[in-house]
Amino acid sequence: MTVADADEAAPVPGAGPVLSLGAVAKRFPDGTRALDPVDLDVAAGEFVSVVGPSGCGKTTLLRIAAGLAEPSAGAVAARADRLGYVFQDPTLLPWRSVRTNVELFGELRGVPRAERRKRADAALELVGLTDFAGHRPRALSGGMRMRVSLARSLSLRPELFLLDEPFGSLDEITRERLDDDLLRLFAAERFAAVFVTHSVLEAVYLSTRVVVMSPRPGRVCGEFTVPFGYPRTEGLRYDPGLNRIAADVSACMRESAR
Ligand SMILES: Nc1ncnc2c1ncn2[C@@H]1O[C@H](COP(=O)(O)OP(=O)(O)OP(=O)(O)O)[C@@H](O)[C@H]1O
Repeated sequence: MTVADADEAAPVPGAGPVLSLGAVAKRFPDGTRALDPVDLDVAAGEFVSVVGPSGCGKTTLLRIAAGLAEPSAGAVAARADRLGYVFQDPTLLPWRSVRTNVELFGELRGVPRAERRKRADAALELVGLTDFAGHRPRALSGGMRMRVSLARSLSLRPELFLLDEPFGSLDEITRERLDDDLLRLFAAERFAAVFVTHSVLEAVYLSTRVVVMSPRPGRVCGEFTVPFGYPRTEGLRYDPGLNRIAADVSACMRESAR
């Protein structure tokens, strides 16, 4: 089952990028220069990861892409009516059930109740939490809460999915499991994705392209195409070709930090 209905307007391949950042820069009112001009285009069906040292402006870039923050200079164009944003923390409402947490965004957008529930149940099925729909968040593990957060954004049927280091606080096994879940969701829904992470291997494993940012003020200092198709499965983590790309990405990050 997918969350998206066939009759919904999907991004048309070849009709230009879903997200286009042109010379986007950010200086905060206190004078902090977070971003030097950054150009980034993301096409339909692309999964782009952004890696870079702490404080280089990755979250700032994502917030600008989502329209949650204004750039000081440059232009942002998002050709996506439906945008999903997953934060570093799951940010669930503790008094609501898993299902009604997933329904929240639809509720805020005025989606009728029956439709909301249908979408929430489809999203919960996709993330493997159907049996927990009636539970409160406190009864779930950290990884399960993050899955609820993913489902909440998926229920909006995002054409553009922005994820800010969603699995950073989880243990390695849980993170790997959620990476595989995310790959499955990407294969099923084919949204355009921008994924911020500190893990180079995670970035390469998930993405069609990895963008490396310099230390603050962040700018793009390297881009790497990952020439592996989807679906991707666990074994690819140990593929020498994939690990060579990861080594090149790490070298680029080290070089830019000198
Ligand atoms: N509202 C703000 N006012 C002033 N400075 C800010 C503000 N928000 C962020 N910054 C600064 O901008 C820089 C970039 O922050 P940002 O959170 O985008 O970095 P990041 O790459 O996502 O970091 P991390 O990887 O640690 O999450 C940092 O130096 C941060 O302190």
